[in-house]
Amino acid sequence: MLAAIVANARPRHSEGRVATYIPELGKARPDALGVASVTVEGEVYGAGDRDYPFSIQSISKLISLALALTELGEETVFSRVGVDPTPDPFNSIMRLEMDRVHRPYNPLVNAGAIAVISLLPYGRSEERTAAILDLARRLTGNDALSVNEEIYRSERTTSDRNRALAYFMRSTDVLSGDVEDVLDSYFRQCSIEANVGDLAVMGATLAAGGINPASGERVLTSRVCRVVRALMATCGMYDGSGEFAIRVGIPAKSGVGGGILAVVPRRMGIAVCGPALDGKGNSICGMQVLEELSRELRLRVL
Ligand SMILES: NC(=O)CC[C@H](N)C(=O)O
Repeated sequence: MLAAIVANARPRHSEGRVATYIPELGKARPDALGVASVTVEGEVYGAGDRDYPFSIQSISKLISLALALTELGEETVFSRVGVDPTPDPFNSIMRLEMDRVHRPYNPLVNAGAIAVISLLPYGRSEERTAAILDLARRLTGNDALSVNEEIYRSERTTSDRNRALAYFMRSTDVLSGDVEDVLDSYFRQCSIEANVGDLAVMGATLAAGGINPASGERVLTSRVCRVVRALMATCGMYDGSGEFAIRVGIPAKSGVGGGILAVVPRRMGIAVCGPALDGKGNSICGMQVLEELSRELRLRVL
């Protein structure tokens, strides 16, 4: 069934475009499409380009958010970033200035994610990145997970937008400290490379309330998982979150590398990757696969 869903969705890649504003992402194969799911009992399924490596991009925002919630608690994190959806694109600058206290709307837009990273209680970027990578490895059960250096360098040299957001936030005291150092951690986490199998384990861990079904380790508290899943459901697909909730009905987080991580609470994690994106930065084929899978397996929870 999974293979048929992938075959059915793959031709739709022609409706979208691979991201090129980070030049290295332009090298992705537009017609690549893979899906994997891991149940909370640890059963693994998959089809299509399961081994296709891609940078997790904004899916990494879930990892640094979970780390911040674990280390600092909800009160501290959400005094700095909001928890509400926004109708603006993920890298929008406008509302940051318009908001009375210049607080990012939520931790899953770029401004919010950068603000969350600046809160992490570690020294420099190297230490912060090591903590993020360590959590990423425990969530996916893949000890070899690492940063793709070409993508990292490509983003670092072309990220005027994110720099503008970060410097603006420092001017309004939303972000403190060394802006370039905070951005360095952000670029590195976005450049973590994975395949759909890795991310499906992470999804299963979030679905299981924090216990990784592959390793058996308790990685997060169930409360942190609940907060992360709620934000995925309301803000995870950016300004496409409402439409995705209607079409698919599962908490999910997308990235401009083409990945989408979906979490069916108490049942499974599902990861898809298809680098052709719609205008909102969400994978066209990935959304199609999740829609069909949700319908076939009655996965809808929203
Ligand atoms: N939506 C995304 O995946 C955006 C992440 C990307 N690294 C950026 O900052 O623009």
